Amino acid sequence: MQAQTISIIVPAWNESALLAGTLQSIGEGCRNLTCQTGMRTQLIVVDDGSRDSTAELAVPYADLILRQPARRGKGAALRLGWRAASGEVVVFLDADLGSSAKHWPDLIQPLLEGECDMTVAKLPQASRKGGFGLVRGAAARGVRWLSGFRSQAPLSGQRAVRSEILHRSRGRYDGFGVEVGLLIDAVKMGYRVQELEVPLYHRETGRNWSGWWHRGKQLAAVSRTLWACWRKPVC
Ligand SMILES: O=c1ccn([C@@H]2O[C@H](COP(=O)(O)OP(=O)(O)O[C@H]3O[C@H](CO)[C@@H](O)[C@H](O)[C@H]3O)[C@@H](O)[C@H]2O)c(=O)[nH]1
Ligand SMILES: O=C(O)[C@H](O)COP(=O)(O)O
Repeated sequence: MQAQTISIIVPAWNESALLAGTLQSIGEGCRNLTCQTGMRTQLIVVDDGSRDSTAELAVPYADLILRQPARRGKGAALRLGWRAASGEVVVFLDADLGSSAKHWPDLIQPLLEGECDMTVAKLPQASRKGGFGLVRGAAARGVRWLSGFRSQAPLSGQRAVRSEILHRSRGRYDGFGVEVGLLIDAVKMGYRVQELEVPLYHRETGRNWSGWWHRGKQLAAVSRTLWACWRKPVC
């Protein structure tokens, strides 16, 4: 596909520890891409009601900073971001990727070469033990049941998407259900989705109380999204 501008959206909630490093590395990827292809990039940071210095830290790096007055969750943050985006391709990247974020252009190559309409990054094996695969497994089964697509990384938030998919899917999914909903909608609307290995690393959720609480919220959001996709399919 032909694309002149790539919009990158980074949702961030209390990410002062890792945000600057992530944005700096995204910028490195942007410069490489512009040098090689002449394409423009637009970096949008959505501060999801942070109580720390997240928004201030984004100032030197972002083309646009959007602020939610209070925390509304990842789905709402992405929605706010893509509605302001001008690119034909939108890339979603989490705020905690650190220096690995420079590899984000890997995600757009298959789109530019016309091989697919949406890519999802499969991250390398985690360095420490995380969960037991319950949320990921439930999400993968739900995606397969509702769309027929066999996903290995249904929760991965690192993606590149043709912007028309976002407009047609209408950003109707909230919280941590956004990835699963977008994947199901894209496949059901006939778009081609490719999962590919990209050397991106993120903060891993541990086996402790806050980790289990986090996974509980993920599971609840994924379940709500699967229910919504079943009750009101996109097409
Ligand atoms: O209320 C929130 C919570 C998180 N975030 C941001 O969303 C991103 C992902 O959040 P994180 O807590 O790092 O999620 P993970 O535990 O890493 O969750 C995995 O699974 C999620 C779906 O369940 C995906 O959104 C993530 O991309 C994927 O890495 C980060 O940039 C956060 O700052 C918000 O903007 N608002
Ligand atoms: O750590 C993770 O990958 C997510 O929090 C999901 O956890 P789980 O799929 O291992 O339950």
